[in-house]
Amino acid sequence: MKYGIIGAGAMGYRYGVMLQENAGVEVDFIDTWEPNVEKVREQGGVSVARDHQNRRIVPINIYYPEEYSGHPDVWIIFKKQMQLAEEMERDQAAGIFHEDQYVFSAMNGMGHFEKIAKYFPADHIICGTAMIATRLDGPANVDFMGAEGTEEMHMARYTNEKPNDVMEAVVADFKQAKMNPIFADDYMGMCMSKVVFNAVTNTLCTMFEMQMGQFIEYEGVREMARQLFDEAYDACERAGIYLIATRQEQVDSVITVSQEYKYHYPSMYQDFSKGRPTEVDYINGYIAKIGRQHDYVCRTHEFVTHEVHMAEMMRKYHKNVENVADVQVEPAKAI
Ligand SMILES: NC(=O)C1=CN([C@@H]2O[C@H](COP(=O)(O)OP(=O)(O)OC[C@H]3O[C@@H](n4cnc5c(N)ncnc54)[C@H](OP(=O)(O)O)[C@@H]3O)[C@@H](O)[C@H]2O)C=CC1
Ligand SMILES: CC(C)(CO)C(=O)C(=O)O
Repeated sequence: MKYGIIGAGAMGYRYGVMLQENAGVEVDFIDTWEPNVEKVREQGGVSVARDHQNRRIVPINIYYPEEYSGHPDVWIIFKKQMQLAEEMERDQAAGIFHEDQYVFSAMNGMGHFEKIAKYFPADHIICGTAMIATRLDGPANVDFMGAEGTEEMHMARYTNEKPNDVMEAVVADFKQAKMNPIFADDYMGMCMSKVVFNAVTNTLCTMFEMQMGQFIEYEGVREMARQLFDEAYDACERAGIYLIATRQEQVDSVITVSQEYKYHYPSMYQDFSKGRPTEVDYINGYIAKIGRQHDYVCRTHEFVTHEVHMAEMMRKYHKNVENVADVQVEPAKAI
């Protein structure tokens, strides 16, 4: 199978490079972030390290959508939730989508499959989740976190049908690429299992500017996680969504995954620290929305969503400041 990666960022590079190198399949990358595309062209590829070691240049094919005339069998989409609608519109206008193509995405949060479904038939959409940590430290500069073999991901069809030949072929390529795919039969339960995980790790690590290893140093972490999971599970159950892991397994995996990726700042922090908006509305905010729709108020998730937005707002006061306590500023306006 030939793959086209839409979004040559942290995860796009992770999937594309591992498919290209380990599965030996053809991969093209599409990106709209100019410094990234230009840097790949200037240095002859993307600079890749694993856990800060063995940094090397991996030659890749990269294109702006308007330049692209290739025809991959499967698109792999990894954009931030906030960027997706605009990206799909630009790709469609550039004429790069074709009727026979399939599409896979393992973005965090929820809302992306509905956007993708505007351009692809439901039975050509493969949903995924990725418990795989990757840092984009700058244009064309990526760091695969975790030892080789620790990658873990899930896949299900958007229609919840059994895998067909195309999906079997994608699963085989992902296995060969060492992404360790596991098949699930209900996409919503599978995706929400990852959303509720990110609603704990990404959100708390971001607010407190922590690596995952620092996060689990706090003795109350299991209790905090349990409170957020309980609320999320209660909301999902009222909505008829059944997750693929139990509440206790989720609490345990917060600890084990954070041990594995102890130096990783979750992807939400990578946006936060660079002054960009975060995906919190698609993670904790999405859980809270499901709750409200089913007459259940997720008080902690609603509060935490506000807290992340408040932390985003506060970044303007902290910019280039060594000691936050020294800052003297007038609030923008009294409320
Ligand atoms: N990273 C991870 O470990 C994981 C991420 N995910 C999910 O995958 C999806 C894609 O995420 P991910 O691959 O992390 O995101 P990306 O690495 O693609 O996000 C980077 C985007 O941010 C913008 N950007 C601007 N300046 C910089 C800079 N200096 N450094 C880095 N980025 C910059 C660029 O877009 P622009 O110029 O348009 O602003 C770029 O395309 C998300 O839904 C995420 O939650 C899922 C599992 C793990
Ligand atoms: C790696 C992981 C699982 C950490 O929560 C993630 O999804 C992210 O960084 O966004």
